[in-house]
Amino acid sequence: MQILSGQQLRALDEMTVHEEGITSLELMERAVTAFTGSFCKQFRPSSGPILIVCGTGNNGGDGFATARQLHRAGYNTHVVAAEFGKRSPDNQANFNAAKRLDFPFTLLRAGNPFPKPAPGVILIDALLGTGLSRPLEGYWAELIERWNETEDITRVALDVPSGLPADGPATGAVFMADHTFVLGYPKVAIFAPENAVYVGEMSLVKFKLSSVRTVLHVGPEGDIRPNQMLTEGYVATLVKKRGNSDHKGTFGHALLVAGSFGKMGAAVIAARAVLRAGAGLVTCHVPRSGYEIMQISFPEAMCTVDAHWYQTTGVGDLSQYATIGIGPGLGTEQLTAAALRDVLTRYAKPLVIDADALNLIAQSPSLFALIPKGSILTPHPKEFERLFGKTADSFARWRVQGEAAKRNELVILLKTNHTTIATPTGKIYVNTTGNPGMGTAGTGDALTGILTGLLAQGYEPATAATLGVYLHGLAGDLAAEALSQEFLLAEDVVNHVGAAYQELARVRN
Ligand SMILES: NC(=O)C1=CN([C@@H]2O[C@H](COP(=O)(O)OP(=O)(O)OC[C@H]3O[C@@H](n4cnc5c(N)ncnc54)[C@H](O)[C@@H]3O)[C@@H](O)[C@H]2O)[C@H](O)CC1
Ligand SMILES: [K+]
Repeated sequence: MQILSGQQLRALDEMTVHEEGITSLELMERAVTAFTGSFCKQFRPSSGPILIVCGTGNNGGDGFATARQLHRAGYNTHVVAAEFGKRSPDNQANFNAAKRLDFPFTLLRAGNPFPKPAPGVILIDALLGTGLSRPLEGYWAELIERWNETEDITRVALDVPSGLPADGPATGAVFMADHTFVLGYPKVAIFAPENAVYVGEMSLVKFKLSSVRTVLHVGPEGDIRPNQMLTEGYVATLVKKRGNSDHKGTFGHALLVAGSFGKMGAAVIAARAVLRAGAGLVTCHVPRSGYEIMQISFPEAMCTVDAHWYQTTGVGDLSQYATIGIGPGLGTEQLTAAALRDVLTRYAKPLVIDADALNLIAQSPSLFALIPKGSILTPHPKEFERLFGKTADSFARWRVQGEAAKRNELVILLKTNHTTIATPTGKIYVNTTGNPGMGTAGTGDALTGILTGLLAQGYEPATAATLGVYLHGLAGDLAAEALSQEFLLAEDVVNHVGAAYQELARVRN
């Protein structure tokens, strides 16, 4: 699903009004009806009294309309109308309609005593939406901050948490929502890791709008930011069907170059993930000390053994492998750097580069130019910084990520709570699966294995990366559901890749 900028969202509203011949007030009612439909599934009238704080723009207009609809649906509703500017026409219309109804309605001006939500209140923030034009200041910033500190209430943001710009970094006070109901299309700021604390749990509220294609040209040329949100429906279409006559040769033979003395676990986890993702065969190149560990831990893998006892110093013939995964637990010794240089020089097909292989490239930047086109790089933020330098915030980092992917014709991941996947064609996908339970040793190695397993099966690199990242997060979600986030080990994630495939198959059929 497309991620739209604030400007594109405004254009889409106008296009919808124009194409359907409806008024903007009717569109607002449509958006709010979809929102309350979604809200009422999660919060019942018995969940607690509702306090809706409404601003003077269309986000506030949505708030007044929400109050009217929730009141009619039997919710105990109270409205606070913040008066900090001139009301938009649709705001005024819904303000008037709400005022006529029989529920508490308070006007709030700067300087008034701060309203204090009682314990148990569900506070709906409709103060500011995508029309934010400057940071929140003074009285209104303090109001938001007080509410952020209030305990025993549930904070719900309508469309975006107030104070959070749709397309850039936040600089002032921002409402800290437990739950954000995003209207229509996702906005990019929601996915910045530094904004997770404001957004809370996210629900996307869908309603009928014109085709997004009509507004994709809107906005500055060369705007580099995440532009696609991965959905289950889309990812499910990426999975290849298997034929009855397919065999292990069809599904590819992957080479995994991983592990060193004391870090053989990374190689074992990654090797398992290669086969669990569906590759036909995996060979692991390991140092001598890792040979028995590998064979005993994972008998399904074949091994080639390095001349060195503790680390990888040279990999033999590469011609038989459909792809290579290199990096987990590899170590950063100079002899290993030479082995990496040799692999990158001799191998021409896309491969997966992770962990210590990325650190080695950061240490010897001349290695970067040797990476075969179409390869998948999987840095986490620290590795990303070592490779591409420091950036001020997620927005700057996404730009660097997107530019590097395009310029070097690589698929570059940035592993965060919303992993982004930048492709050579300028698309930047945001992942929506995964959970904090996956912040445990070895889950990155599992991802490398999954991606290698998908490349081995002949998936195009961008497809392997989007499917692999989604599948890995989904497996983690299913594992956490079954076992709890606290309990989760990387091997649980790998063991749930099957259930994740089954869920994708269910969605597709
Ligand atoms: N298709 C949809 O998703 C629909 C979404 N809708 C809602 O409309 C808002 C956007 O409305 P807009 O009027 O453009 O902006 P806001 O309500 O966010 O407020 C703008 C208003 O506030 C002033 N302002 C801006 N920044 C500040 C500030 N820091 N301090 C004080 N005042 C500020 C600005 O000057 C304007 O007057 C979107 O989020 C959805 O909620 C529609 O309902 C239609 C369908
Ligand atoms: K809001």
